[in-house]
Amino acid sequence: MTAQLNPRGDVAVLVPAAGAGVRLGPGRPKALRLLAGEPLLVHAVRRLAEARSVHTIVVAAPVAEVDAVRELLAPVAPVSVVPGGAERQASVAAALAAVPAGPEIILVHDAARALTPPSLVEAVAAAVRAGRPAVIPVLPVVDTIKEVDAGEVVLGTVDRSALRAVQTPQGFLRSVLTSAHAAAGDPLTDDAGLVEKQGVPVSCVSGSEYALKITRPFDLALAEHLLAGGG
Ligand SMILES: Nc1ccn([C@@H]2O[C@H](COP(=O)(O)OP(=O)(O)OP(=O)(O)O)[C@@H](O)[C@H]2O)c(=O)n1
Ligand SMILES: C[C@](O)(CO)[C@H](O)COP(=O)(O)O
Repeated sequence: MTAQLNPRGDVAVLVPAAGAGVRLGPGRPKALRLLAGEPLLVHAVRRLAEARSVHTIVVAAPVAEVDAVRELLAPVAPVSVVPGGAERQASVAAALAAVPAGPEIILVHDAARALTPPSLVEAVAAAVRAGRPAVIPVLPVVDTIKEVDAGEVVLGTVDRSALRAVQTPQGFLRSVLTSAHAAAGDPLTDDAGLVEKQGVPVSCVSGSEYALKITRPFDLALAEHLLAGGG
C-alpha cells in the first residue's frame, strides 16, 4: 500500500540516491542493491514517508534508472524522481530544483542511510522549526583518531572530544539551503559544509546508530542483522 505524505506537512526531503556504491563492490547502483530482499532506497523512502512532517520527497536517481526508480517507488510513497549528477552535491542540487512551493524546511537524506528511523527525521525538522537555520545529526567519535602522513606514519593524536561523526538527514531553512547551493563551488561531502561556508551557524542534535551509512559490505551485513533481529 502506498503511504500518503502529509499535505499539511512543512518538510521536503531530498534523497540523493545516484551514487555507484564503488566501496560496496561491483553491482547495481547502491540505492538499488537489496537489503532483506528490498532495495536500500525502498527502505529509506518508506521510513521517510512515515514521518508526519513530510510533505514532499524528491529522489535523485542514477540517470539510467530514473524510470525504474519511479516504478519501484510508486507502491511505496508518492515521490518525484529526477536524474542525479556526477557528485552527491550535484544530485542534491537537482533534487532541490524540483521542490514545489510550500515546504519551508528542507531535509537532505542519503538513500544509503536506509534504516534511519522516522523519529530522527522529526527531531531534525523540529530543531529547524524551533529556529535553527541548519541542523545535523551527529554521534560522538568512539575510536582514538590519529593524523598520519602519506606513508601511514603517525604524525599525532587528535583530541576527539570536540569531534563528531555526521549523519543525515541534515535539515535547513529552505532559503539557507538554496543560497548555499547557489554559491557552491567545488563539491563538498555534505550540505552543512556548504552552509558553513556562508557563515550560517550549524547546530547538532543526537544522531542514531540506525542511521549508519551503508558504505562497505560489512555495513550491509550489519543492516541485514539489525533488520533480522528487530533493528
Ligand atoms: N553522484 C552521486 C553520488 C552519491 N550520491 C548519493 O549520496 C549518498 C551518500 O553517498 P555514498 O554513500 O558515499 O554513496 P556512493 O557515492 O554511491 O558510494 P561510493 O563512493 O562507494 O561509490 C548516497 O545515497 C548516494 O546514492 C548521489 O546521489 N549522487
Ligand atoms: C553526507 C554524509 O552522509 C555525511 O556523513 C556523507 O558525507 C556522504 O558520504 P560521502 O562518502 O562523503 O559521499
